[in-house]
Amino acid sequence: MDESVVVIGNFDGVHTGHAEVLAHAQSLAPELPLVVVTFWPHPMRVLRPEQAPRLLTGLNDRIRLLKAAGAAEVRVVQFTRDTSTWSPAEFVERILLPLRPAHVVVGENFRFGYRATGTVETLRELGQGRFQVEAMGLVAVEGEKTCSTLIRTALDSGEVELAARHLGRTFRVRGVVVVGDQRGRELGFPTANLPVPPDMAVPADGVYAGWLTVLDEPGAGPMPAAISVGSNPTFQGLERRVESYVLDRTDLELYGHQIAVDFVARLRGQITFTGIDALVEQMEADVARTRELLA
Ligand SMILES: Cc1cc2nc3c(=O)[nH]c(=O)nc-3n(C[C@H](O)[C@H](O)[C@H](O)COP(=O)(O)O)c2cc1C
Ligand SMILES: Nc1ncnc2c1ncn2[C@@H]1O[C@H](COP(=O)(O)OP(=O)(O)O)[C@@H](O)[C@H]1O
Repeated sequence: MDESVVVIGNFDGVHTGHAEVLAHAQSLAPELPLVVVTFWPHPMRVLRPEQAPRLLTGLNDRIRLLKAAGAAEVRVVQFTRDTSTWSPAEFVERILLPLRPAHVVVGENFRFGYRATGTVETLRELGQGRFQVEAMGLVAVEGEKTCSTLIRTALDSGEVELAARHLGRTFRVRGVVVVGDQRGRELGFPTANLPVPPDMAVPADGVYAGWLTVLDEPGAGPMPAAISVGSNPTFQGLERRVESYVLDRTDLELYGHQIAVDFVARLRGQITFTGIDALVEQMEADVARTRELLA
């Protein structure tokens, strides 16, 4: 392998801060390939599953977004209990040196090796005479430092607009459309239902304006949608779902299709209505707002 510039991290979400780290790394040696080293599963999922964060992106999206941000190659280190026992020196030996890095770039809060004992300083010492280490400060958007935790917290409170500003794109949920309670068509608003995956981040319960894209139909563009996240409290639903009504369409056949739902703006919280007429009236108002917001 030729020399390279290496960036290491979890990169969950591949947000604007991550993109800047990659851009800066590339600028250190534009002639060298940019290699990103990332870990899967998330180390917390392996070490403390009960505290593991809900992820902003799955592995495929992470790889795709890292490549879009300039990575020539993404090396996925399978994180296991065994990997977690490697000392910082072992980590450098086994993961970094084979990549022949001229520069290694990490975030200033980067920790690595057994019990996270390795710091930026450790990496510098281990790299002496072998590679240059650069630690980058966190990038801020509107005075707030971008990090995956901030974006998760924003989504937990439904602030999809804030999440999008830090992500550098709208937050996306993807999945395969399942059959629901078959009530949507009766109400006049058929909705494509996605189950909420237990390990992925999803915006707080509520109603949003956004876009639905059918991923397994090549060339299909995004369609404007009014999106409901929740368990249909009006009907005492139990299962939490992401339901999207594509505006002005009744002809869609989406069951079994792979779709993506992009969240643009939050409209309101879930309401437990006492009658169906009131729900339908509110849905009509949601659709009108969605139309305005996406125009
Ligand atoms: C724009 C929009 C807003 C919604 N708002 C609510 C709501 O406030 N309360 C509620 O109980 N359900 C709400 N829903 C969910 C409907 O109850 C649900 O789509 C309907 O029961 C059909 O469910 P089904 O797709 O499983 O057939 C909303 C759905 C949409 C598309
Ligand atoms: N405008 C639309 N937006 C979303 N899904 C639609 C639309 N028109 C038709 N469909 C289809 O209808 C299904 C939803 O109908 P619905 O009565 O809500 O049933 P379910 O309870 O199974 O979701 C979707 O999965 C999709 O295949």
